[in-house]
Amino acid sequence: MSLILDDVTLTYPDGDGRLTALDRVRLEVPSGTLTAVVGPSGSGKSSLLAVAATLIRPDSGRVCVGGTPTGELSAAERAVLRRRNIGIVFQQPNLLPSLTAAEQLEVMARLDGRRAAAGRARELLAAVGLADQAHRRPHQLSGGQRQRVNIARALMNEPSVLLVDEPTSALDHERGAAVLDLLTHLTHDRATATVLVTHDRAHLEAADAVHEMRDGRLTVLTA
Ligand SMILES: Nc1ncnc2c1ncn2[C@@H]1O[C@H](COP(=O)(O)OP(=O)(O)OP(=O)(O)O)[C@@H](O)[C@H]1O
Repeated sequence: MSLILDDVTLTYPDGDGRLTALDRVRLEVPSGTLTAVVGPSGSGKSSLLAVAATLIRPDSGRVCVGGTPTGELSAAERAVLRRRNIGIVFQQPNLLPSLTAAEQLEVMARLDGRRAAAGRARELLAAVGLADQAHRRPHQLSGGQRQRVNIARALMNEPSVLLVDEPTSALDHERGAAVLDLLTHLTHDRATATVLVTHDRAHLEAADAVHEMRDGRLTVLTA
């Protein structure tokens, strides 16, 4: 199931006027593909992710997540959609300090009222190369390992859409490349529609499509 943004405009209050953060943005990310979004600071990349995540409602246009149009949903319905259909990976992992890697994942399933989370948590930790680290707490893991737990956690509820913001900014080149490789594989294996915001040009080779954001406008660089 894909992610579709159709003619999306978002403005913020700015003094007496409004600042246009997203200007008639169109983006379609088919399931099982990764779209990278590049662009200078302040161009609207985080706003794009926030709208795609249904955290911010645009002024106009449509956002469709995994086949569900989100425009008419209440805040509570959007929260359920986010929990079930959208995985979000931010720059910093924000793991809970007192929980083991496995528990970080299990808690996501419990929030959604699901049982039998332990098996899926084990399977996902293995998929991100952390099968033997499941019992460790965040301070016992490296930066790259923490980001892997973060990615596995985002996939816990089998989202159709995966939104990733600068996942390698805290990692050295080699670990960053490994995390990118992992994201590409997971996108294909788990058929997520993945959007990756990145500053790192080295990431673009792995992408199925590359878009550039400038002053709120999104253009296709390669597809
Ligand atoms: N809550 C807000 N209120 C007002 N203006 C905002 C708000 N959030 C962002 N902006 C403005 O909207 C524009 C787009 O910001 P956004 O954070 O989406 O850019 P970005 O490309 O993600 O930048 P960076 O790469 O630095 O994170 C910027 O001009 C920013 O100052």
